Amino acid sequence: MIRIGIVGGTGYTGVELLRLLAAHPQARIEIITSRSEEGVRVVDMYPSLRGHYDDLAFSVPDTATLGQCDVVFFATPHGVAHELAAELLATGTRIIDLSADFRLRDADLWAKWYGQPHGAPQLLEQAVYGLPEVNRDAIRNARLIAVPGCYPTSVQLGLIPLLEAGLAQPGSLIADCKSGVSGAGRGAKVSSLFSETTESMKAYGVSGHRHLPEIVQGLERAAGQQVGLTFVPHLTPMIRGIHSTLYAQVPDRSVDLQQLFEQRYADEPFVDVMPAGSHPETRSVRGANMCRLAIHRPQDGDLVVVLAVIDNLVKGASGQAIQNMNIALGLDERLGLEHPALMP
Ligand SMILES: NC(=O)C1=CN([C@@H]2O[C@H](COP(=O)(O)OP(=O)(O)OC[C@H]3O[C@@H](n4cnc5c(N)ncnc54)[C@H](OP(=O)(O)O)[C@@H]3O)[C@@H](O)[C@H]2O)C=CC1
Ligand SMILES: CC(=O)N[C@@H](CCC(=O)OP(=O)(O)O)C(=O)O
Repeated sequence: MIRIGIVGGTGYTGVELLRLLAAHPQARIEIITSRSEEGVRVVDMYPSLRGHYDDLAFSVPDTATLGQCDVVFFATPHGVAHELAAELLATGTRIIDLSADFRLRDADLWAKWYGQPHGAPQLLEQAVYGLPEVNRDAIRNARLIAVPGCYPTSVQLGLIPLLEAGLAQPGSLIADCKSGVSGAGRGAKVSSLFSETTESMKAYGVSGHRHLPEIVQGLERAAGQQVGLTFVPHLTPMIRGIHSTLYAQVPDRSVDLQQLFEQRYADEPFVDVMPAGSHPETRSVRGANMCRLAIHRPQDGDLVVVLAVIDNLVKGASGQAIQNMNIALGLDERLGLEHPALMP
């Protein structure tokens, strides 16, 4: 059995890790932390988990006990993994970080977008960006994995085939993305209140969202050159889900884009290229570790529209984190992640 620790177990990605790991045949949760809920039983806070973790209680983070785990997930706000990672890695524990602490290769760029100095720049060299569809070889045997952000997962999976093939004009990409409210986390904020988010929708971060440099970093890697991206996130009145509408100029009309995408993701268990003309819905991935894509050429011109949907808490966070764990430990990548989406 894999001995697992979770730092930040009371948040949405933490409880989603618990839900998914309950179906993982080789996972055993040894430690789950919360500073505010110390001593509280997990099933008393989350009755949905009764029968699965009846003996597990929250404890305060402690590197000595976490260091006895094979794998520690960080489901914490930015900066927490910076503080604890070096000590844990020294004990031989693998770290899978759901926060943005190790996603950007450049510590100065991280400091600029996250508004504080990078707390562990010496670890960036060994950190691996955990998008399996582009980085599977590096994830195998990685000891420090940075799980991609939710928007960056959907945007990269939707645009990478066009950029890798050199088909999209790299300077004029657009990502118009909509997220459910759980993307903002479980912490109490006026902007997340029911009465602030229901029956309404808004863009935010238009002049600069912290996922922009992460997405650009991944797209530039795929394109092998600089890219220009306009990224506009929106908050929508649903709990889970991200819907990304991606626009690219593709002047070469001779290429069968449906076939290009199908071939690019033919061996990917968690990317579904839907039939031509499809309109994937966020509910088709709700609760599932899946990204569904559809490719459209709406007019006679150069424009291509790619639609990408994920569940922000699963393929956009905790499911992708478990997918990374499976790959890093040499397990079947699909373990614990094969259940279909919830319907309706
Ligand atoms: N929500 C989403 O859809 C996604 C989230 N992420 C990222 O995953 C991470 C977790 O997100 P989410 O679950 O939404 O966050 P939440 O705000 O819902 O939960 C945060 C958790 O971290 C703990 N925590 C907070 N501060 C500290 C600290 N200083 N030291 C130790 N533990 C701490 C909290 O418990 P306590 O304070 O009791 O210790 C809580 O359990 C974030 O970095 C987020 O950006 C990534 C992709 C998608
Ligand atoms: C709806 C909403 O608020 N979404 C969050 C992004 C989700 C997230 O937590 O991503 P990171 O791990 O990169 O922080 C936001 O825009 O800040």
